Amino acid sequence: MSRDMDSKNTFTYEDVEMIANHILEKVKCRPKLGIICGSGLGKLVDLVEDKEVLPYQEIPGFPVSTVPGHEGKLVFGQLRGKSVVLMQGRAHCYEGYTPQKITLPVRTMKMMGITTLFVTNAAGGVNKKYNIGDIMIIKDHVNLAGFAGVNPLVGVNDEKFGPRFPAMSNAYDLGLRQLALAKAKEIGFSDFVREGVYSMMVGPNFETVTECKILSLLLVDATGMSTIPEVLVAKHCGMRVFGMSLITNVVISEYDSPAHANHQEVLETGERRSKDLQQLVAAIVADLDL
Ligand SMILES: O=P(O)(O)O[C@@H]1C[C@H](O)[C@@H](CO)O1
Ligand code: HPA
Repeated sequence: MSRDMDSKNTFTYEDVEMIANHILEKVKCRPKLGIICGSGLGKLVDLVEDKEVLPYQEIPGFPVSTVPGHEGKLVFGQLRGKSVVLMQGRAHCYEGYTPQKITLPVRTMKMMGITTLFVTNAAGGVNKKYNIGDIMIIKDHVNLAGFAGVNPLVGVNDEKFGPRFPAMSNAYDLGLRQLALAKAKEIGFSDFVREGVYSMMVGPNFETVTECKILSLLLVDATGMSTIPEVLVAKHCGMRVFGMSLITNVVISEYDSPAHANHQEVLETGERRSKDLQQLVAAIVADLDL
C-alpha cells in the first residue's frame, strides 16, 4: 500500500480509512484531541507523557515536511490526563504538495476518532499593536490562497467526508476561544494574548510592503503560509476547531525599510516563547470538554 499512497495527490474515503487503520494498528492510544504544531512550535510534544511516536515517513501517503522547525512525527500520548495526538510539524503547499495532500493528516485524524482539532502556526504580525512573542487566538481567517483557487475542498465532493458547501462563518469555535481567553487571564497571560484574524498566502516568499498594507486594509491581524487548508477540511468533516498563532515577527509595512522577515527569526521566537505556549495549551486542555 505504501508506495501507491505516497505517489497520490488526492485521496478517496477508502484511502483515508486504510491509512487511519494502519496507524491505529501501530498505537494503543485512542485520542479525541489532535494538535498541529507550527514552525518552531514542536516543543509542545514535551507536554506529552507515555509517548508513542510514528515518523511521517512510516505513514502511507503522509506528506513529509522539508522545512526546518517541522520534525515530521505523529506523537500520541497523555496531556493533562487526556489522550491526544500531536502532529510535530506540517507540510505546506509551497513545498510543492497539493492542498489535498497537506490536509490528508486532518482527514486521517477524523477517521481515527479525533473530534477537536487545535491548529497552531508561526505568523507575522500585521496589526500595529501586536508585539513579537504575542499569542493570537484566531477568531476568523481570510483565505487569500483560496482567492487564487488554492483550496483543498476543490474537486469531486464525497459526502461521506462532508457537504459540498460547508459553512465557514463559525470556523473557530466560540466556546474554545472563550475558554482560552479565560485561561490566559487565569495564568497571567492577558497582556500578550490577543484575539484576531489570520490570513494565508501560499508563500514561500514573505510579503512585499504593499501586500502588507493590503492585508491591513483587509482587517487581517496576522499572516502566514498554512493552517487555513487544515481548518477548511476539519470543518468540512465536522470537527471542532481552535487556532493559535505565535507572532514570531512583525511584517514590514514601510517602503525602503532596511528590515526584512526571515525564517531564522521565526524559529528563534518559537524557541523563546515555547514555554509560555506550552503553559497556555496545557491550561486549555486541562479544562477541555471532549
Ligand atoms: O507552519 P507554519 O505556518 O507555522 O510556518 C510558518 C510559515 C512558513 O512555513 C514559515 C515561515 O517562517 O513559518
Ligand atoms: N509572513 C508569512 N508567514 C510567516 C510570517 C510572515 O511574516 N512569519 C511566520 N510565518
